[in-house]
Amino acid sequence: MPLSDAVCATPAASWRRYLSLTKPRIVGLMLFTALVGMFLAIDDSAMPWSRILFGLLGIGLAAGAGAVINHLLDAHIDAIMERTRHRPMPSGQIGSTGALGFALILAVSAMAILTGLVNVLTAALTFTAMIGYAVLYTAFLKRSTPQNIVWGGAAGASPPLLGAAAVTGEVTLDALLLSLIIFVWTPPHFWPLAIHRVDDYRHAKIPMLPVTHGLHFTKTQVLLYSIMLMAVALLPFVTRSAGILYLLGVIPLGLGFIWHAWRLYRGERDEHAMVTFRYSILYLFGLFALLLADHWAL
Ligand code: HEM
Ligand SMILES: CC(C)=CCC/C(C)=C/CC/C(C)=C/COP(=O)(O)OP(=O)(O)O
Repeated sequence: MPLSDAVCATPAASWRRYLSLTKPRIVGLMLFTALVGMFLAIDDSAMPWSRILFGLLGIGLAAGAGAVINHLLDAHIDAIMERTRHRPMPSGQIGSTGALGFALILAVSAMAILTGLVNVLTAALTFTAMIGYAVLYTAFLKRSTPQNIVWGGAAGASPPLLGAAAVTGEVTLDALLLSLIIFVWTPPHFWPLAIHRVDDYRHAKIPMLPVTHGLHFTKTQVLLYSIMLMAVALLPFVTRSAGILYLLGVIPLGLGFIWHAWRLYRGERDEHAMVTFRYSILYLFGLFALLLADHWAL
């Protein structure tokens, strides 16, 4: 670590480093999907604002805690990979004690808020998702199987379910459908990035699909998942939890994903991988924005 960094970090710079451990942009999109899960689960005439606000706060803090633990457990792996070696832990800007303390503060606050101000069901489900990501995915699946992100994706897919549970006190079928969409979206979201960063993962000895099964096989999987995603994304319309506006938007959005996956599949080289990765984020944001627009337009 450069000495100047250790000694001279201003409180604002230090705070920003801690914030970056929580993966704020990823958690931000998760909270948007939780919010949509909430709005779709309730009758608009009776907005439970307190459960909405405290639900989002609790889910956000728990997801942030999971991300901090992920940084803590992965610091030695992150140090090997080009994409992650500048992160605060591998670069020595934040130590294990600081990260552990920060994760504990976030996790305990999350559980106190959810148990005390939302409901026990949401607290229990959120706790399961946090442990699923921070421990099950990070410490075990990520290091042992190329299907790591398929099963690890269940934690990241949970926010709509958690959001609906926060406002209704129940696990609803409609919310499960929204989580299913994110579950199917996760592999074609992540594998293009893994293709682009295959050397990183190989050096770090992480068995991501392109490392274990090669680029062609992974591209085929991305294409197949993008087709499956198209079908699963139609389900909210089929079950009548979303209307025609959603349908008209989600079809071009899904065709766009298939188009990018097809171009990645056909490409001789992998320059289309990061385009597909970036599109996946736009896709998920667009799909949930459409659900909301459709809900309010009715
Ligand atoms: C197991 C499941 C997932 C895996 C393995 C995964 C993996 C990744 C990776 C490796 C990155 C690059 C991060 C970086 O360069 O720092 C990323 C970025 C991103 N992911 Fe995921 N992701 C998953 C689930 C999700 C979910 C569920 C969401 C949202 C609902 C999400 C939203 C995002 C966003 C918004 C970015 C861009 C972040 C930025 O630009 O800083 N991801 N993901
Ligand atoms: C309570 C709740 C909703 C929990 C969800 C927690 C959460 C933040 C999940 C995100 C999934 C994700 C970004 C995985 C990437 O980790 P990675 O280690 O493969 O990626 P990296 O190499 O960029 O660190």
